[in-house]
Amino acid sequence: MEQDQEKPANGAASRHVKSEHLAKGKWIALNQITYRDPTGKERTWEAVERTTRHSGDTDAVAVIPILKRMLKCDCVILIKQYRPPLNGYTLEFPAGLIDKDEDPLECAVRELKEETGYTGIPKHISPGVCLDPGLSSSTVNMVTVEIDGDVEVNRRPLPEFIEVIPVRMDTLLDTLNEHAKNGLIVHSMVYTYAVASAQMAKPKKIVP
Ligand SMILES: Nc1ncnc2c1ncn2[C@H]1C[C@H](O)[C@@H](COP(=O)(O)OP(=O)(O)O)O1
Repeated sequence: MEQDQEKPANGAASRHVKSEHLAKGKWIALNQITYRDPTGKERTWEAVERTTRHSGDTDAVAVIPILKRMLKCDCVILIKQYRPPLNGYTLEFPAGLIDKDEDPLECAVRELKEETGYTGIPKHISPGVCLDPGLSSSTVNMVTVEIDGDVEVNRRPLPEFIEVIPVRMDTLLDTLNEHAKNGLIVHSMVYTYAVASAQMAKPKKIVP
């Protein structure tokens, strides 16, 4: 049976024909995909695939960690890390690959703890969402995790070697623009989140 989501508005459908490895490493593979476009013409596409996917259709989780403290402005917890593909430092949500047989919610709590030292409670999970669909099949579950900053376990969080950057929600967009000016590459998820938050805070103004 054909999948509805493959069908464009005019009723024609694209369909997968075959996929071949052009190259395969330990972590990722480069595939050449053959597909048929809605006119019936056969075309090819080069795509990156993670070799580490265990089951289901999701490779990883990305965590939206919200730090809540009494009488303080809410913060979103970001991490700064060196990313070899960019040869640069990025500002991202904590994230990580889902282990074999691991529940995505457990993975989110684990990755948050490992990368930032914070212990939190998951409040929302997205379906598998894509990251860069013209380039790769990689998908993530986005998990919103609330952190109670007033409990003992979260008072002095000990992160791994990654730099943890708490950013006030009410100045998130300005702060990201400042970091970008200073050479950090901001992840598009984080930037989108900041634009949406700013838009909601000032509904009648055009942002930025
Ligand atoms: N393309 C790649 N090349 C080399 N190592 C990779 C890789 N993708 C993942 N890894 C390794 C490095 C990390 O120690 C480990 C976990 O990666 P991860 O869970 O995706 O975390 P992160 O998203 O923070 O990189 O997997």
